[in-house]
Amino acid sequence: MRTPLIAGNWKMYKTIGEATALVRDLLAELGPLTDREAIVCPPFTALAAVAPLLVDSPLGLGAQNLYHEAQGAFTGEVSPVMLADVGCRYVIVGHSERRQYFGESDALVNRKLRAALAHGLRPIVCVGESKPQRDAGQAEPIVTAQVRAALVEVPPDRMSDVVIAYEPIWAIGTGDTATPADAQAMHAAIRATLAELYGSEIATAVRIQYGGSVKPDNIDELMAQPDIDGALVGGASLQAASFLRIIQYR
Ligand SMILES: O=C(CO)COP(=O)(O)O
Repeated sequence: MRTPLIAGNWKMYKTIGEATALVRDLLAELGPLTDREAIVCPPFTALAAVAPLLVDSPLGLGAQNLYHEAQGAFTGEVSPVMLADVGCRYVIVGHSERRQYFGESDALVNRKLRAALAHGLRPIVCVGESKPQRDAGQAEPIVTAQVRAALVEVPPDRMSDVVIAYEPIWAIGTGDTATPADAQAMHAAIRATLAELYGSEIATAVRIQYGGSVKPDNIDELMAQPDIDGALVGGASLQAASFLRIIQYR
């Protein structure tokens, strides 16, 4: 069975002091997690401060981005070796904000995903369509093509470390969540694509998160869908109360 993964993507929010305060507030309320996993993805500058607080805690640590080389003259970039060194287990790859504002192509997303795997990190690879693409009836072919492109040359035996996050761009930060039925339909299409690529056994085991205006008041019905295996949460992960309620979905 798939263990659902709830991840907080803090984006470019939280100083070191704010990040450690939020983690302390989360840990103060969070009991042991048995049937689900939860992680926070602070900005790079807060990772080293947050990491020691999470040791032996129910919360895991992820980063929001990486560069695909282990080291080198790449001013301003952060490598998978450095992320593993600071204590990250997960890393978000190919978020739509990176594709949109920083020009990340499918090919670059694929290189980053493979670099994460090569250094023992679990990539959370984001896919999703824009509003015009959905309105044109192109959502499914676009999203499944992103999945295929992200997984080029990823061997079957590495797929247990890969998480896919379906984040429709029009739902991010807008309060406009996909309906549970629409999200489920896309998750099923993604899983069917995984089955074509890797067979049904592997496809059944891969976790597919939903992201885009996930809130305390919609998490329960999203998580009730058979192919939704967690959430990638932006705004609602920035306050302890709302993120705790999302982690504690029923
Ligand atoms: O982009 C997201 C998570 O990666 C979603 O952001 P919001 O939850 O703020 O819509």
